[in-house]
Amino acid sequence: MASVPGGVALVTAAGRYEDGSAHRGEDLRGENLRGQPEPGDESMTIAPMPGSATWLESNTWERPDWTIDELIALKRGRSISVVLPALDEEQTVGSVIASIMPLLGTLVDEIVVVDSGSSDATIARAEAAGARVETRESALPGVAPLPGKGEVLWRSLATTVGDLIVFVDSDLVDPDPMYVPRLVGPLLTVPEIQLVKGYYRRPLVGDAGVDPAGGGRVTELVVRPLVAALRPELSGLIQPLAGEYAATRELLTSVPFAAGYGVEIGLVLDTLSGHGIDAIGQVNLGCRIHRNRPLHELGPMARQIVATLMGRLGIGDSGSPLTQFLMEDDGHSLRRAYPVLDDRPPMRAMRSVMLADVGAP
Ligand SMILES: O=c1ccn([C@@H]2O[C@H](COP(=O)(O)OP(=O)(O)O[C@H]3O[C@H](CO)[C@@H](O)[C@H](O)[C@H]3O)[C@@H](O)[C@H]2O)c(=O)[nH]1
Ligand SMILES: O=C(O)[C@H](O)COP(=O)(O)O
Repeated sequence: MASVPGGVALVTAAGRYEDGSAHRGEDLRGENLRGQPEPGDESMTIAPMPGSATWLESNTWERPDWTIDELIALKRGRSISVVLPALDEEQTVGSVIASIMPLLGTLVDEIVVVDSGSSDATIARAEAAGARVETRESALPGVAPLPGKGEVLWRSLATTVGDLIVFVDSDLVDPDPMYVPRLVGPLLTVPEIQLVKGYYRRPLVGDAGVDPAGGGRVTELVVRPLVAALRPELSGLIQPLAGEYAATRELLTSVPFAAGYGVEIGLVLDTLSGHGIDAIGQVNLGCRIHRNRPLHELGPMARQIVATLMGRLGIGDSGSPLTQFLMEDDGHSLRRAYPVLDDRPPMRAMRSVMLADVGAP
């Protein structure tokens, strides 16, 4: 058994924990994973899993303690862009920018909001908070925009200059100013690492109150079980869908970008297949609160993620929609959510794609 920094108690046999007792769901999100593990705590040990126990030990930063000054010194000529994708986030985008703005000109070289077609005051609030704002059109002129989050992250590569790029969702509530510094720490210190995912405790805020660790419903109920089944070497990745992550431009411009909400799982799987698990790191960001969507909005998100995941693993997806039965007072209405199976090409290849489109030799 190996001691791990995250204090993760993991299941090793179907329906059973390592000690032979039956599953009890709450144990999988035990306090010591989310809080500060006590040295010597029995639950700080896991049975080795194929290819991942060592990774979990070496590539997880449970207590990142770099100072901003240390990280600035570690940049050594590299520049850092922070990108916030935003669709109708007028309530929160300003405070997310404000949490990062003090780093501008030192650790961070640019903060760019890429708007995804907002119809509210997102753009005005983002500009007022001091960020540069790009629309999908201005970020990459001449290429007709598609809807969805993957599209704006992909376009952000065309309008930013950083050697390292940090993505941060713009629906965060009261984000910790250390998110960005912690995310770049592994990239600045370990040459092999190309992608760093944040992880955190995720409260779920609903009408019934706050469930302190009830968030991440798609992550816990769809993605991590599928990863366990199909790519077990990634089972130690705590938040594969995290919207807060950092990567090298080199990596991001070399891979295709999946549509919509498929973008995160696509990037994780492409990094694994192209560079191996040692190119991925994860860092503890503490706690993360965001706008929790209702279940009927998460179904289409999950459908897209399943399509992208299956595509990346070479498993044919029917392309069929998720049929949702939306309950109403006197019955239900029907809604179909289609996944998008096509990716955007690696940004590195775009120049030749655009030249071919205009018939250039
Ligand atoms: O068409 C869209 C949809 C969303 N967003 C922005 O993307 C971010 C995340 O979107 P959200 O709908 O809040 O996703 P979550 O419910 O938070 O979903 C989780 O899982 C998704 C799928 O992996 C990730 O994209 C998210 O970052 C992650 O937090 C927010 O800033 C949105 O404004 C866009 O820019 N365009
Ligand atoms: O990351 C996820 O699993 C989805 O965004 C849902 O998150 P939530 O349950 O915290 O709203």
